[in-house]
Amino acid sequence: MITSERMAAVDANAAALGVPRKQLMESSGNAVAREVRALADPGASVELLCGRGNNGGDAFVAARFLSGYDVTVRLLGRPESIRTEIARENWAALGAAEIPTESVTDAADLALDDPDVIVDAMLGTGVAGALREPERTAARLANESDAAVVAVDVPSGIDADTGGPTGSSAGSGEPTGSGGSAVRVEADRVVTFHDEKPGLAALDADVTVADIGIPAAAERFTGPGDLLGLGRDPDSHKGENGEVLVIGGGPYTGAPALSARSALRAGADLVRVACPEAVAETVQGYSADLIVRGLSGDRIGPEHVDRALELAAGNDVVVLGPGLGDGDGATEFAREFLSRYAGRAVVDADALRVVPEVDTDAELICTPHQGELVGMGGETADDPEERAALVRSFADEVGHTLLVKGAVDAVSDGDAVRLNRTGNPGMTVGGTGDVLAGAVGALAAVTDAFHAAAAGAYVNGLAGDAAAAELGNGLVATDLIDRLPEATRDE
Ligand SMILES: NC(=O)C1=CN([C@@H]2O[C@H](COP(=O)(O)OP(=O)(O)OC[C@H]3O[C@@H](n4cnc5c(N)ncnc54)[C@H](O)[C@@H]3O)[C@@H](O)[C@H]2O)[C@H](O)CC1
Ligand SMILES: [K+]
Repeated sequence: MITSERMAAVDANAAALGVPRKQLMESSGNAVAREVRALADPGASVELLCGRGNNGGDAFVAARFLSGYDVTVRLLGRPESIRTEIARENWAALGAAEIPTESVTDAADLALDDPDVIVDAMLGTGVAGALREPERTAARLANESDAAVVAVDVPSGIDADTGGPTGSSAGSGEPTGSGGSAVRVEADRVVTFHDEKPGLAALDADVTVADIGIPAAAERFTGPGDLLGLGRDPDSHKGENGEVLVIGGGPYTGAPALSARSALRAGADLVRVACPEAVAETVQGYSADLIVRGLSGDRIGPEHVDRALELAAGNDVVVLGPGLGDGDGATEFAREFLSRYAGRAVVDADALRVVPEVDTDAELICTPHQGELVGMGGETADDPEERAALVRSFADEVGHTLLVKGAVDAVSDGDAVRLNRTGNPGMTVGGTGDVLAGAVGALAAVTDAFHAAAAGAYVNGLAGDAAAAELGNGLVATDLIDRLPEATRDE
Protein backbone atom coordinates (compact mmCIF):
# COMPACT_ATOMS: atom_id res chain seq x y z
CA MET A 1 0.00 0.00 0.00
CA ILE A 2 1.21 3.48 -0.77
CA THR A 3 -0.41 6.84 -0.10
CA SER A 4 -0.50 9.62 -2.70
CA GLU A 5 1.93 11.67 -0.64
CA ARG A 6 4.47 8.85 -0.38
CA MET A 7 3.96 8.06 -4.07
CA ALA A 8 4.98 11.63 -4.95
CA ALA A 9 8.09 11.25 -2.77
CA VAL A 10 9.04 7.93 -4.33
CA ASP A 11 8.49 9.39 -7.78
CA ALA A 12 10.96 12.20 -7.01
CA ASN A 13 13.42 9.69 -5.55
CA ALA A 14 13.15 7.60 -8.72
CA ALA A 15 13.96 10.65 -10.83
CA ALA A 16 17.05 11.26 -8.68
CA LEU A 17 18.05 7.64 -9.33
CA GLY A 18 17.94 8.27 -13.08
CA VAL A 19 14.41 7.11 -13.82
CA PRO A 20 12.54 10.28 -14.78
CA ARG A 21 8.78 10.65 -14.86
CA LYS A 22 8.62 10.54 -18.63
CA GLN A 23 9.96 7.02 -18.48
CA LEU A 24 7.42 6.11 -15.79
CA MET A 25 4.61 7.56 -17.92
CA GLU A 26 5.74 5.40 -20.83
CA SER A 27 5.46 2.29 -18.64
CA SER A 28 2.12 3.45 -17.21
CA GLY A 29 0.65 3.98 -20.67
CA ASN A 30 1.94 0.62 -21.79
CA ALA A 31 0.32 -1.07 -18.79
CA VAL A 32 -3.02 0.61 -19.57
CA ALA A 33 -2.83 -0.61 -23.17
CA ARG A 34 -2.12 -4.15 -21.96
CA GLU A 35 -5.28 -4.04 -19.84
CA VAL A 36 -7.32 -2.89 -22.86
CA ARG A 37 -5.90 -5.71 -24.98
CA ALA A 38 -6.90 -8.22 -22.32
CA LEU A 39 -10.48 -6.90 -22.50
CA ALA A 40 -11.07 -6.51 -26.24
CA ASP A 41 -9.62 -7.84 -29.48
CA PRO A 42 -7.96 -5.66 -32.10
CA GLY A 43 -10.50 -3.75 -34.12
CA ALA A 44 -12.55 -2.89 -31.04
CA SER A 45 -13.37 0.77 -30.44
CA VAL A 46 -11.59 2.41 -27.52
CA GLU A 47 -12.55 5.83 -26.19
CA LEU A 48 -9.82 7.44 -24.09
CA LEU A 49 -11.19 10.25 -21.89
CA CYS A 50 -8.16 12.33 -20.97
CA GLY A 51 -7.64 15.08 -18.43
CA ARG A 52 -5.03 17.81 -18.61
CA GLY A 53 -2.64 16.36 -16.06
CA ASN A 54 -0.32 13.37 -16.09
CA ASN A 55 -3.23 10.97 -15.71
CA GLY A 56 -4.31 12.10 -19.17
CA GLY A 57 -0.69 11.82 -20.27
CA ASP A 58 -0.72 8.12 -19.40
CA ALA A 59 -3.60 7.66 -21.85
CA PHE A 60 -1.81 9.58 -24.62
CA VAL A 61 0.94 6.99 -24.29
CA ALA A 62 -1.57 4.11 -24.12
CA ALA A 63 -3.09 5.23 -27.43
CA ARG A 64 0.31 4.78 -29.08
CA PHE A 65 0.46 1.22 -27.77
CA LEU A 66 -2.97 0.38 -29.18
CA SER A 67 -2.29 0.11 -32.88
CA GLY A 68 -4.87 -2.16 -34.45
CA TYR A 69 -7.66 -0.70 -32.30
CA ASP A 70 -10.16 1.96 -33.32
CA VAL A 71 -8.88 4.58 -30.90
CA THR A 72 -10.33 8.01 -30.05
CA VAL A 73 -8.23 10.21 -27.79
CA ARG A 74 -10.57 12.82 -26.31
CA LEU A 75 -8.91 15.62 -24.39
CA LEU A 76 -11.15 17.42 -21.90
CA GLY A 77 -9.83 20.92 -22.39
CA ARG A 78 -7.78 22.78 -24.94
CA PRO A 79 -4.40 21.32 -25.93
CA GLU A 80 -2.72 24.55 -24.70
CA SER A 81 -4.12 23.86 -21.24
CA ILE A 82 -2.28 20.54 -20.82
CA ARG A 83 -0.50 21.15 -17.59
CA THR A 84 2.73 19.23 -17.65
CA GLU A 85 5.55 19.19 -20.15
CA ILE A 86 5.67 15.41 -20.44
CA ALA A 87 1.93 15.15 -21.05
CA ARG A 88 2.28 17.89 -23.70
CA GLU A 89 5.11 15.98 -25.36
CA ASN A 90 3.06 12.82 -25.46
CA TRP A 91 0.08 14.74 -26.84
CA ALA A 92 2.29 16.14 -29.61
CA ALA A 93 3.54 12.63 -30.36
CA LEU A 94 -0.05 11.59 -31.12
CA GLY A 95 -0.41 14.27 -33.76
CA ALA A 96 2.91 13.37 -35.33
CA ALA A 97 1.88 9.72 -35.43
CA GLU A 98 -1.51 10.62 -36.98
CA ILE A 99 -3.44 9.06 -34.12
CA PRO A 100 -6.84 10.80 -34.09
CA THR A 101 -7.42 13.25 -31.26
CA GLU A 102 -10.31 15.52 -30.30
CA SER A 103 -10.51 18.23 -27.72
CA VAL A 104 -13.72 19.17 -25.92
CA THR A 105 -14.11 22.14 -23.63
CA ASP A 106 -17.88 22.30 -23.29
CA ALA A 107 -19.76 19.50 -21.54
CA ALA A 108 -22.68 20.05 -23.94
CA ASP A 109 -20.49 18.91 -26.85
CA LEU A 110 -19.67 15.60 -25.21
CA ALA A 111 -21.08 12.41 -26.74
CA LEU A 112 -19.64 8.89 -26.82
CA ASP A 113 -20.16 6.69 -29.90
CA ASP A 114 -20.99 3.52 -28.06
CA PRO A 115 -17.37 2.33 -27.66
CA ASP A 116 -16.38 -1.18 -26.57
CA VAL A 117 -13.91 0.11 -24.01
CA ILE A 118 -13.65 3.44 -22.20
CA VAL A 119 -10.36 4.44 -20.63
CA ASP A 120 -10.88 6.88 -17.77
CA ALA A 121 -7.75 9.02 -17.67
CA MET A 122 -9.40 12.23 -16.53
CA LEU A 123 -8.03 12.56 -13.03
CA GLY A 124 -5.53 10.63 -10.99
CA THR A 125 -3.80 11.59 -7.79
CA GLY A 126 -3.58 15.29 -8.68
CA VAL A 127 -7.28 15.94 -8.25
CA ALA A 128 -8.53 18.71 -5.96
CA GLY A 129 -12.18 18.89 -4.96
CA ALA A 130 -15.24 17.30 -6.50
CA LEU A 131 -15.29 16.71 -10.27
CA ARG A 132 -15.85 19.85 -12.30
CA GLU A 133 -17.15 20.17 -15.85
CA PRO A 134 -16.60 18.76 -18.38
CA GLU A 135 -15.16 15.85 -16.36
CA ARG A 136 -18.40 15.52 -14.43
CA THR A 137 -20.51 14.98 -17.55
CA ALA A 138 -17.89 12.69 -19.07
CA ALA A 139 -17.99 10.54 -15.92
CA ARG A 140 -21.80 10.34 -16.14
CA LEU A 141 -21.64 9.30 -19.80
CA ALA A 142 -19.02 6.65 -19.02
CA ASN A 143 -21.18 5.27 -16.22
CA GLU A 144 -24.27 5.17 -18.45
CA SER A 145 -22.53 3.43 -21.34
CA ASP A 146 -22.35 -0.33 -21.86
CA ALA A 147 -18.61 -0.18 -22.42
CA ALA A 148 -16.08 -1.82 -20.14
CA VAL A 149 -14.50 1.03 -18.17
CA VAL A 150 -10.79 0.89 -17.37
CA ALA A 151 -9.61 3.55 -14.93
CA VAL A 152 -6.05 4.81 -15.07
CA ASP A 153 -4.42 4.77 -11.61
CA VAL A 154 -7.67 5.58 -9.78
CA PRO A 155 -11.27 6.07 -10.98
CA SER A 156 -11.79 9.79 -11.57
CA GLY A 157 -13.61 11.36 -8.64
CA ILE A 158 -12.25 8.83 -6.14
CA ASP A 159 -9.67 9.78 -3.54
CA ALA A 160 -6.89 7.17 -3.82
CA ASP A 161 -6.12 7.42 -0.12
CA THR A 162 -9.63 7.05 1.28
CA GLY A 163 -11.77 5.48 -1.42
CA GLY A 164 -14.32 8.25 -0.84
CA PRO A 165 -15.20 11.02 -3.29
CA THR A 166 -12.50 13.59 -3.94
CA GLY A 167 -12.88 16.82 -2.05
CA SER A 168 -14.62 15.32 0.97
CA SER A 169 -12.41 15.22 4.01
CA ALA A 170 -14.52 12.44 5.49
CA GLY A 171 -13.74 10.16 2.55
CA SER A 172 -16.69 8.06 3.51
CA GLY A 173 -18.40 7.77 0.16
CA GLU A 174 -20.94 10.39 1.22
CA PRO A 175 -21.90 13.22 -1.13
CA THR A 176 -19.68 16.31 -1.01
CA GLY A 177 -20.55 19.57 0.71
CA SER A 178 -21.96 21.69 -2.11
CA GLY A 179 -25.32 19.96 -2.14
CA GLY A 180 -25.02 17.87 -5.31
CA SER A 181 -24.09 14.24 -4.99
CA ALA A 182 -20.48 13.45 -5.87
CA VAL A 183 -20.02 12.04 -9.35
CA ARG A 184 -17.30 9.48 -9.82
CA VAL A 185 -16.38 7.02 -12.51
CA GLU A 186 -17.68 3.54 -11.77
CA ALA A 187 -14.82 1.56 -13.23
CA ASP A 188 -14.88 -2.16 -14.00
CA ARG A 189 -11.13 -2.29 -13.84
CA VAL A 190 -8.40 -0.11 -12.39
CA VAL A 191 -4.78 -0.20 -13.53
CA THR A 192 -2.93 1.40 -10.66
CA PHE A 193 0.77 2.11 -10.68
CA HIS A 194 3.65 0.77 -8.60
CA ASP A 195 1.68 -0.37 -5.54
CA GLU A 196 -1.84 -0.75 -4.21
CA LYS A 197 -3.56 2.41 -3.02
CA PRO A 198 -5.45 2.37 0.29
CA GLY A 199 -8.66 3.67 -1.27
CA LEU A 200 -9.00 1.09 -4.04
CA ALA A 201 -9.58 -2.09 -2.06
CA ALA A 202 -13.16 -1.28 -1.14
CA LEU A 203 -14.21 -0.40 -4.71
CA ASP A 204 -16.31 -2.72 -6.79
CA ALA A 205 -13.60 -3.06 -9.47
CA ASP A 206 -10.79 -5.42 -10.44
CA VAL A 207 -7.54 -3.75 -9.51
CA THR A 208 -4.28 -4.52 -11.32
CA VAL A 209 -1.04 -3.15 -9.94
CA ALA A 210 1.36 -2.37 -12.77
CA ASP A 211 5.10 -2.29 -12.21
CA ILE A 212 6.18 0.89 -13.96
CA GLY A 213 9.88 0.52 -13.29
CA ILE A 214 10.23 2.53 -10.09
CA PRO A 215 13.33 0.92 -8.57
CA ALA A 216 12.93 -0.56 -5.09
CA ALA A 217 15.76 1.76 -4.05
CA ALA A 218 13.44 4.76 -4.54
CA GLU A 219 11.46 3.53 -1.55
CA ARG A 220 14.24 1.84 0.37
CA PHE A 221 16.60 4.82 0.45
CA THR A 222 16.00 8.43 1.35
CA GLY A 223 16.12 10.92 -1.48
CA PRO A 224 14.94 14.38 -2.45
CA GLY A 225 11.35 13.13 -2.35
CA ASP A 226 11.65 12.73 1.41
CA LEU A 227 11.84 16.53 1.66
CA LEU A 228 8.62 17.23 -0.24
CA GLY A 229 6.10 19.09 1.84
CA LEU A 230 8.58 20.08 4.53
CA GLY A 231 9.07 23.57 3.13
CA ARG A 232 7.63 26.62 4.82
CA ASP A 233 4.07 27.68 4.26
CA PRO A 234 4.45 31.21 2.86
CA ASP A 235 1.68 32.47 5.16
CA SER A 236 3.12 31.09 8.39
CA HIS A 237 3.97 33.15 11.47
CA LYS A 238 6.91 33.02 13.84
CA GLY A 239 6.84 29.81 15.82
CA GLU A 240 4.63 27.92 13.38
CA ASN A 241 7.65 26.29 11.75
CA GLY A 242 8.84 24.76 14.95
CA GLU A 243 10.05 25.58 18.43
CA VAL A 244 12.77 23.36 19.76
CA LEU A 245 14.32 23.07 23.22
CA VAL A 246 17.80 21.57 23.46
CA ILE A 247 18.61 20.21 26.92
CA GLY A 248 22.25 19.46 27.49
CA GLY A 249 25.65 20.87 28.27
CA GLY A 250 27.70 20.77 31.43
CA PRO A 251 30.90 18.89 30.79
CA TYR A 252 30.66 19.99 27.15
CA THR A 253 29.47 23.36 25.90
CA GLY A 254 29.85 23.06 22.15
CA ALA A 255 27.46 20.14 21.71
CA PRO A 256 24.22 21.87 22.78
CA ALA A 257 25.16 24.95 20.77
CA LEU A 258 25.78 22.84 17.67
CA SER A 259 22.42 21.07 18.01
CA ALA A 260 20.62 24.33 18.57
CA ARG A 261 22.21 26.15 15.65
CA SER A 262 21.58 23.11 13.47
CA ALA A 263 17.88 23.16 14.41
CA LEU A 264 17.71 26.81 13.36
CA ARG A 265 19.43 26.14 10.05
CA ALA A 266 17.19 23.13 9.39
CA GLY A 267 14.19 25.42 9.57
CA ALA A 268 13.02 25.80 13.19
CA ASP A 269 11.72 29.27 14.08
CA LEU A 270 12.79 29.40 17.72
CA VAL A 271 15.42 27.35 19.46
CA ARG A 272 16.08 27.44 23.17
CA VAL A 273 18.88 25.80 25.10
CA ALA A 274 18.51 24.68 28.71
CA CYS A 275 22.00 24.14 30.14
CA PRO A 276 23.77 24.56 33.49
CA GLU A 277 24.13 28.20 34.57
CA ALA A 278 27.88 27.74 34.85
CA VAL A 279 28.17 27.22 31.11
CA ALA A 280 25.25 29.36 29.93
CA GLU A 281 27.44 32.29 28.98
CA THR A 282 29.79 30.09 27.01
CA VAL A 283 26.89 28.46 25.15
CA GLN A 284 25.35 31.87 24.43
CA GLY A 285 28.76 33.02 23.22
CA TYR A 286 28.58 30.59 20.31
CA SER A 287 25.64 32.39 18.80
CA ALA A 288 23.39 35.36 19.39
CA ASP A 289 20.58 33.44 17.65
CA LEU A 290 20.12 31.13 20.63
CA ILE A 291 17.84 31.69 23.59
CA VAL A 292 19.73 30.27 26.56
CA ARG A 293 18.08 29.32 29.87
CA GLY A 294 20.36 28.54 32.81
CA LEU A 295 19.73 25.68 35.24
CA SER A 296 21.43 26.16 38.64
CA GLY A 297 24.94 24.79 39.11
CA ASP A 298 27.49 23.32 36.73
CA ARG A 299 25.81 20.01 35.83
CA ILE A 300 22.26 19.06 34.96
CA GLY A 301 20.75 16.79 37.59
CA PRO A 302 17.43 15.44 38.88
CA GLU A 303 16.78 18.71 40.76
CA HIS A 304 16.24 20.38 37.36
CA VAL A 305 13.47 18.13 36.09
CA ASP A 306 10.59 20.41 37.13
CA ARG A 307 12.16 23.43 35.47
CA ALA A 308 13.08 21.47 32.35
CA LEU A 309 9.50 20.18 32.00
CA GLU A 310 8.23 23.73 32.39
CA LEU A 311 10.55 24.94 29.64
CA ALA A 312 9.73 21.96 27.42
CA ALA A 313 6.00 22.66 27.60
CA GLY A 314 6.24 25.63 25.25
CA ASN A 315 8.11 23.74 22.53
CA ASP A 316 7.18 21.27 19.82
CA VAL A 317 10.23 19.09 20.31
CA VAL A 318 12.96 18.54 22.89
CA VAL A 319 16.47 17.49 21.90
CA LEU A 320 17.82 15.70 24.97
CA GLY A 321 21.43 14.77 25.53
CA PRO A 322 23.98 16.87 23.64
CA GLY A 323 26.93 17.54 25.96
CA LEU A 324 25.00 16.25 28.99
CA GLY A 325 27.81 13.93 30.05
CA ASP A 326 27.60 10.53 31.68
CA GLY A 327 27.61 11.59 35.34
CA ASP A 328 25.09 9.92 37.65
CA GLY A 329 23.11 13.13 38.12
CA ALA A 330 22.78 13.68 34.37
CA THR A 331 21.65 10.09 33.83
CA GLU A 332 19.16 10.39 36.66
CA PHE A 333 17.90 13.63 35.13
CA ALA A 334 17.39 12.01 31.73
CA ARG A 335 15.52 9.09 33.27
CA GLU A 336 13.22 11.22 35.38
CA PHE A 337 12.65 13.81 32.69
CA LEU A 338 11.57 11.19 30.16
CA SER A 339 9.36 9.41 32.68
CA ARG A 340 7.40 12.64 33.18
CA TYR A 341 7.54 14.12 29.66
CA ALA A 342 4.80 13.24 27.20
CA GLY A 343 5.80 15.20 24.11
CA ARG A 344 8.15 14.45 21.27
CA ALA A 345 11.91 14.25 21.83
CA VAL A 346 15.10 13.48 19.99
CA VAL A 347 17.37 11.57 22.35
CA ASP A 348 21.10 11.54 21.70
CA ALA A 349 24.47 10.84 23.30
CA ASP A 350 24.55 10.03 27.02
CA ALA A 351 20.78 10.27 27.38
CA LEU A 352 20.33 7.24 25.11
CA ARG A 353 21.24 4.64 27.72
CA VAL A 354 18.13 5.34 29.82
CA VAL A 355 15.69 4.79 26.95
CA PRO A 356 15.27 0.98 27.08
CA GLU A 357 14.41 0.98 30.79
CA VAL A 358 12.37 4.18 31.08
CA ASP A 359 8.59 4.13 31.24
CA THR A 360 7.54 7.17 29.22
CA ASP A 361 4.55 8.57 27.36
CA ALA A 362 6.90 10.60 25.17
CA GLU A 363 7.43 9.84 21.51
CA LEU A 364 11.17 9.43 21.07
CA ILE A 365 13.54 9.53 18.13
CA CYS A 366 16.79 7.96 19.31
CA THR A 367 19.94 8.73 17.34
CA PRO A 368 22.63 6.24 18.44
CA HIS A 369 25.73 5.25 16.52
CA GLN A 370 26.46 1.52 16.43
CA GLY A 371 28.30 1.59 19.77
CA GLU A 372 25.51 3.48 21.51
CA LEU A 373 22.97 1.09 19.99
CA VAL A 374 24.80 -1.84 21.53
CA GLY A 375 24.98 0.11 24.80
CA MET A 376 21.18 0.36 24.68
CA GLY A 377 20.93 -3.41 24.33
CA GLY A 378 20.45 -3.46 20.57
CA GLU A 379 22.32 -5.64 18.10
CA THR A 380 24.19 -4.70 14.99
CA ALA A 381 25.58 -6.59 11.98
CA ASP A 382 28.04 -5.98 9.16
CA ASP A 383 25.57 -6.62 6.36
CA PRO A 384 23.45 -3.46 5.82
CA GLU A 385 20.22 -5.37 5.17
CA GLU A 386 20.69 -7.50 8.23
CA ARG A 387 21.52 -4.40 10.25
CA ALA A 388 18.34 -2.73 9.01
CA ALA A 389 16.26 -5.73 10.10
CA LEU A 390 17.86 -5.60 13.54
CA VAL A 391 17.16 -1.87 13.84
CA ARG A 392 13.55 -2.51 12.94
CA SER A 393 13.06 -5.19 15.56
CA PHE A 394 14.85 -3.16 18.23
CA ALA A 395 12.73 -0.08 17.42
CA ASP A 396 9.69 -2.29 17.80
CA GLU A 397 11.01 -3.59 21.12
CA VAL A 398 11.71 -0.15 22.62
CA GLY A 399 8.58 1.34 21.05
CA HIS A 400 10.36 4.38 19.61
CA THR A 401 11.87 5.54 16.33
CA LEU A 402 15.54 4.71 15.88
CA LEU A 403 18.01 6.45 13.61
CA VAL A 404 21.16 4.35 13.80
CA LYS A 405 24.11 6.22 12.37
CA GLY A 406 26.70 4.55 10.19
CA ALA A 407 28.17 4.64 6.69
CA VAL A 408 24.58 3.82 5.75
CA ASP A 409 22.12 5.10 8.35
CA ALA A 410 19.15 2.90 9.21
CA VAL A 411 15.86 4.45 10.33
CA SER A 412 12.88 2.52 11.66
CA ASP A 413 9.80 3.09 13.74
CA GLY A 414 9.47 -0.64 14.32
CA ASP A 415 7.41 -0.98 11.17
CA ALA A 416 8.80 0.93 8.18
CA VAL A 417 12.54 0.93 7.48
CA ARG A 418 14.48 3.49 5.48
CA LEU A 419 18.18 3.62 4.71
CA ASN A 420 20.22 6.74 4.10
CA ARG A 421 23.28 6.78 1.89
CA THR A 422 24.22 10.47 2.04
CA GLY A 423 27.29 11.40 4.07
CA ASN A 424 30.98 10.61 3.88
CA PRO A 425 33.94 9.52 6.01
CA GLY A 426 34.92 13.17 6.62
CA MET A 427 31.90 13.38 8.91
CA THR A 428 33.44 11.16 11.56
CA VAL A 429 34.78 14.41 13.06
CA GLY A 430 33.34 15.47 16.46
CA GLY A 431 30.03 17.32 16.60
CA THR A 432 28.33 15.99 13.47
CA GLY A 433 26.07 13.85 15.66
CA ASP A 434 24.97 16.97 17.54
CA VAL A 435 24.20 18.62 14.20
CA LEU A 436 22.13 15.62 13.15
CA ALA A 437 20.15 15.60 16.42
CA GLY A 438 19.34 19.30 15.99
CA ALA A 439 18.26 18.89 12.38
CA VAL A 440 16.02 15.94 13.26
CA GLY A 441 14.58 18.02 16.10
CA ALA A 442 13.66 20.84 13.75
CA LEU A 443 12.03 18.46 11.28
CA ALA A 444 10.18 16.59 14.03
CA ALA A 445 8.43 19.88 14.79
CA VAL A 446 6.79 19.86 11.36
CA THR A 447 6.34 16.20 10.44
CA ASP A 448 5.99 12.75 11.99
CA ALA A 449 8.86 11.10 13.87
CA PHE A 450 9.81 8.54 11.22
CA HIS A 451 9.73 11.06 8.38
CA ALA A 452 11.73 13.56 10.47
CA ALA A 453 14.40 10.96 11.25
CA ALA A 454 14.72 9.85 7.63
CA ALA A 455 14.73 13.38 6.23
CA GLY A 456 17.12 14.54 8.96
CA ALA A 457 19.62 11.80 8.15
CA TYR A 458 19.34 12.69 4.47
CA VAL A 459 19.90 16.45 4.84
CA ASN A 460 22.67 16.03 7.40
CA GLY A 461 24.54 13.73 5.02
CA LEU A 462 23.85 16.00 2.08
CA ALA A 463 25.24 18.99 4.01
CA GLY A 464 28.25 16.84 4.88
CA ASP A 465 28.75 15.89 1.24
CA ALA A 466 28.60 19.54 0.19
CA ALA A 467 31.14 20.41 2.90
CA ALA A 468 33.42 17.54 1.88
CA ALA A 469 33.28 18.62 -1.77
CA GLU A 470 34.84 21.92 -0.73
CA LEU A 471 36.89 21.02 2.31
CA GLY A 472 37.64 17.32 2.00
CA ASN A 473 38.50 15.66 5.28
CA GLY A 474 39.16 19.08 6.80
CA LEU A 475 35.46 19.65 7.32
CA VAL A 476 34.14 20.46 10.81
CA ALA A 477 30.66 20.20 12.28
CA THR A 478 29.87 23.90 11.83
CA ASP A 479 30.50 23.50 8.08
CA LEU A 480 27.52 21.17 7.99
CA ILE A 481 25.33 23.67 9.80
CA ASP A 482 26.16 26.34 7.21
CA ARG A 483 25.09 24.00 4.43
CA LEU A 484 21.85 22.76 5.98
CA PRO A 485 19.62 25.46 4.48
CA GLU A 486 20.63 24.46 0.95
CA ALA A 487 20.36 20.75 1.81
CA THR A 488 16.83 21.11 3.19
CA ARG A 489 15.41 22.98 0.19
CA ASP A 490 12.60 20.91 -1.25
CA GLU A 491 12.97 21.92 -4.88
N1 LIG B 1 4.82 8.18 -9.93
C1 LIG B 1 3.68 8.65 -10.22
O1 LIG B 1 2.97 9.10 -9.35
C2 LIG B 1 3.25 8.61 -11.60
C3 LIG B 1 2.03 9.14 -11.93
N2 LIG B 1 1.55 9.13 -13.16
C4 LIG B 1 0.22 9.57 -13.40
O2 LIG B 1 0.08 10.90 -13.01
C5 LIG B 1 -1.12 11.05 -12.29
C6 LIG B 1 -1.08 12.29 -11.45
O3 LIG B 1 -0.86 13.36 -12.33
P1 LIG B 1 -1.06 14.91 -11.96
O4 LIG B 1 -0.64 15.67 -13.15
O5 LIG B 1 -0.41 15.17 -10.69
O6 LIG B 1 -2.61 15.04 -11.71
P2 LIG B 1 -3.92 14.55 -12.47
O7 LIG B 1 -3.62 14.08 -13.82
O8 LIG B 1 -4.59 13.60 -11.56
O9 LIG B 1 -4.85 15.85 -12.58
C7 LIG B 1 -4.41 17.13 -12.38
C8 LIG B 1 -5.20 18.15 -13.21
O10 LIG B 1 -6.56 17.91 -13.27
C9 LIG B 1 -7.30 19.13 -13.11
N3 LIG B 1 -8.20 19.01 -11.95
C10 LIG B 1 -7.86 18.95 -10.67
N4 LIG B 1 -8.94 18.79 -9.90
C11 LIG B 1 -10.01 18.74 -10.74
C12 LIG B 1 -11.40 18.58 -10.54
N5 LIG B 1 -11.93 18.45 -9.32
N6 LIG B 1 -12.22 18.55 -11.61
C13 LIG B 1 -11.70 18.69 -12.84
N7 LIG B 1 -10.38 18.86 -13.10
C14 LIG B 1 -9.55 18.88 -12.05
C15 LIG B 1 -6.31 20.21 -12.96
O11 LIG B 1 -6.11 20.81 -14.22
C16 LIG B 1 -5.07 19.48 -12.55
O12 LIG B 1 -3.90 20.06 -12.99
C17 LIG B 1 -1.25 9.75 -11.56
O13 LIG B 1 -2.54 9.53 -11.09
C18 LIG B 1 -0.81 8.78 -12.63
O14 LIG B 1 -1.89 8.48 -13.48
C19 LIG B 1 2.46 8.74 -14.22
O15 LIG B 1 2.28 9.10 -15.44
C20 LIG B 1 3.51 7.79 -13.89
C21 LIG B 1 4.17 8.05 -12.62
K1 LIG C 1 -8.39 8.17 -13.71
